[in-house]
Amino acid sequence: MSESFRVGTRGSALATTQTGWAAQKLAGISGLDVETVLVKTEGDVVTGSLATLGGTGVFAAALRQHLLDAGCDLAVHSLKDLPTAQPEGLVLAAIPAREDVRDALCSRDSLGLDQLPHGAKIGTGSPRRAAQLLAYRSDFEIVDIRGNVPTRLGRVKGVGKTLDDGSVGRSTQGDLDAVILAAAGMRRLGLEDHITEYLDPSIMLPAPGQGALALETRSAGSGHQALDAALSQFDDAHTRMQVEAERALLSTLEAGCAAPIGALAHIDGDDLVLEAVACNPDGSETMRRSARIACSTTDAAQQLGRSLAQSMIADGAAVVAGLA
Ligand SMILES: NCc1[nH]cc(CCC(=O)O)c1CC(=O)O
Repeated sequence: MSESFRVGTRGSALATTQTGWAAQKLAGISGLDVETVLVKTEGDVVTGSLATLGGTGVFAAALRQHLLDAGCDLAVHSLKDLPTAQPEGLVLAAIPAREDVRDALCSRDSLGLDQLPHGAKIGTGSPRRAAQLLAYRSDFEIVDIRGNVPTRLGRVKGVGKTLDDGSVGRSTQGDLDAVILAAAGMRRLGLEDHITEYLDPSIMLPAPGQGALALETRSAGSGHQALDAALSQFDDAHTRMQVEAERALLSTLEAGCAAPIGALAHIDGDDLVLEAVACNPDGSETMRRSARIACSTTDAAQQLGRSLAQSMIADGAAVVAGLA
């Protein structure tokens, strides 16, 4: 039998789909076989202290503990779910080219954001999405929802419903007019047909790191030379610059992943441009700023994120976002 590497994944449809995608790419580049290790979330697998893994990110924590314990060689995360502080002993060995960064509206009767009736009920558990929606249309009623992507879709009539075979059909009932989900997750799950409108970043800035995957190994490497080489080949320099800027902004604002902060960097010619928004949770106040630097190193990208955050803090961003 040929050499194989072990990739750890959580059990959700999104996690297994994106882990499978990344692992197959890496297998193709490295010539190694893949073994998938299912890591149950939170309490049922973690024996060590979650606190040692840093802050929020309880979902990532179980997978990370497994990686540290050498129960697998590689973990695949959604970057936006990772706390900004990198745990000791682990590195983000590759950040592949990013998927669609935008948030997506999934609404009944294919209604666009501007066509939704007065007082429409919109489901999201994200303060960032809620605040930006309310800043755009203060008449919306935001409904706090939880659960995985198919579950959320199923709350909208005529949109998503998980069928017995695990596929997603169209629900005949629903208590919400629309939900907001990341376009990236929808596309990875093959659910883009359920998207009614891609929300323009001028209305809704995504979460820092949205749409990007983070492929993590132990700092000493995965234990497979061919996999380590494949990971560095799979890393995308532009995506890394963008997400470094976004995450440096977030960490400087001392905001956890649940804070109403949006950030999106893009490359414009020779420049790296970072746009950011801090909102108060009810959307009544928003502070939106942007900055740019000549595109050079990831250090410069981080500096861009930090300096934009500092100027926002100087203008009262922490107060706006309820962080102070
Ligand atoms: N917090 C859950 C989560 N983490 C990553 C994604 C989507 C994929 C991505 O942004 O890379 C989602 C679902 C969502 O926000 O709709």
